[in-house]
Amino acid sequence: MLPNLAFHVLTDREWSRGRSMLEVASQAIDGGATVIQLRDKLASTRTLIEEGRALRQLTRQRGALLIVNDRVDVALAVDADGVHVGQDDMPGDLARRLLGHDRILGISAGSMDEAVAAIVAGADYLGIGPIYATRGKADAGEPLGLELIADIRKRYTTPLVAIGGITPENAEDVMRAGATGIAVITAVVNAEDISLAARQLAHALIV
Ligand SMILES: Cc1ncc(COP(=O)(O)OP(=O)(O)O)c(N)n1
Ligand SMILES: Cc1ncsc1CCOP(=O)(O)O
Ligand SMILES: [Mg+2]
Repeated sequence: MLPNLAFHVLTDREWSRGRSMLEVASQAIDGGATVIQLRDKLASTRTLIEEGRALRQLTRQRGALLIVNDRVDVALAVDADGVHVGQDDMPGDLARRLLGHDRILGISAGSMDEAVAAIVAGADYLGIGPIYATRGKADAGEPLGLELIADIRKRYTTPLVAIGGITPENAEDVMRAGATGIAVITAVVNAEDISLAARQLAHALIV
């Protein structure tokens, strides 16, 4: 089995080929996903909470972690394991204060300065990306490549989760550069066979 933070799958209605969020998450866990991140930019707060409750039940039954994207309030409301915030979301130190120390705080970083600030704010892991060109986030910016991961890894032990354009073909390179794990949308959510796609990624993580 992969370590806890090794393999994040982010939900995305738009890329799911009409399949339900629960079905996508369940098959992703079948294939080896260790974290499901509830990411639904279009949902109302009420819908997010319904999705979060359903995913909470699934992830508990199946031994996966549940992280909520962007929304500390929703993470607390559905008793998620944690929250992921980016540079335009609630500042990391405030998120940490609201979450307490028993839940996981992930913070995005796209530079060494952002990484240091996130670590100081109390991040349990950093989301580093986009590593490669991505279809999953329209405003993700230019690909960073692997250098930032390697540079942060030389200085800090904080777990690093690589995101953006990760596939079974490049996942091994990402891990060798010093990542602790990966996060994906399209490579799993958009796959015809979700559990097979997840299994192929999970396999590439064992380096
Ligand atoms: C694991 C992980 N890393 C990075 C992100 C991106 O967060 P953010 O920059 O806030 O962008 P959105 O996902 O909110 O569009 C993430 N979600 N997860
Ligand atoms: C949410 C996010 N943050 C940086 S890239 C990205 C999207 C990742 O999607 P994909 O795995 O399909 O490239
Ligand atoms: Mg965000």
